[in-house]
Amino acid sequence: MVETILPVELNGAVVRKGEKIIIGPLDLSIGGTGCSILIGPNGAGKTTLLRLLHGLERANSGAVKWSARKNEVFSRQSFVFQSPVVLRRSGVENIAYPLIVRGVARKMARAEAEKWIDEIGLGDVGRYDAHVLSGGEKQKLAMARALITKPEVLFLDEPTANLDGASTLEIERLILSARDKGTRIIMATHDFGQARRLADDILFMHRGRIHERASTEDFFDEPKTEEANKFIRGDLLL
Ligand SMILES: Nc1ncnc2c1ncn2[C@@H]1O[C@H](COP(=O)(O)OP(=O)(O)OP(=O)(O)O)[C@@H](O)[C@H]1O
Repeated sequence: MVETILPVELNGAVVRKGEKIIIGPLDLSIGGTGCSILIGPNGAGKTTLLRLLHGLERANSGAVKWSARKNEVFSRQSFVFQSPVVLRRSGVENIAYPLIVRGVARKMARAEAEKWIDEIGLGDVGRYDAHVLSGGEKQKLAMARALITKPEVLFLDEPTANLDGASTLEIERLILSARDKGTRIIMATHDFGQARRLADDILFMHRGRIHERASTEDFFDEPKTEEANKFIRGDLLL
């Protein structure tokens, strides 16, 4: 097993749907530690870039290169979607699932999942069918399921878009705690406040390209491109 699956690099990567270029060509390297946040207007290509890095999309041209073999890369990263995906089973079993898939004995996997039920504050509700949970509870469940394998990289696609302030803060606490334990976070959000709270660096996307990459402070205080300036000011970006 290699020590790290990072950095991940894009070399001239393009994703097309039919004739339309959705993202690219993109050159990008993500390594090290911390939290990188993708921001940009609707349709900029944030979700597609996250999916490409995670392996849910293929590059039509160019390349995505990780620093490890495919199987290792896949088993050492997790993805949390905007709308939580919940399996038709109890909360505990939902959280235990990735460990069971990786061959951990069911009893041990369940014991580990029970700890996560406490960590995310679900209590007894976590023993019920996960479909009865509220949106915020489902997203916390999805976070615990993503984190139970101690992933080296965690992709998050607008994980708090449908949540209220209290649930958002709880999800952000889980993200920061994972980051502090060494998980590399790569996340898309529309929420500037959240980007300021969580990001070490910002990747600003517009029309399928990365227009700017900068530290959070530099990006919000002194954006370099006219597009980023407009976006931060709240002007329409067409
Ligand atoms: N399978 C597909 N077929 C055709 N077009 C697609 C497909 N997937 C994505 N697109 C288009 O690619 C563009 C980028 O979509 P993507 O979801 O990556 O953007 P986004 O920045 O995440 O947007 P949002 O902020 O609205 O979630 C959009 O115009 C979308 O309609």
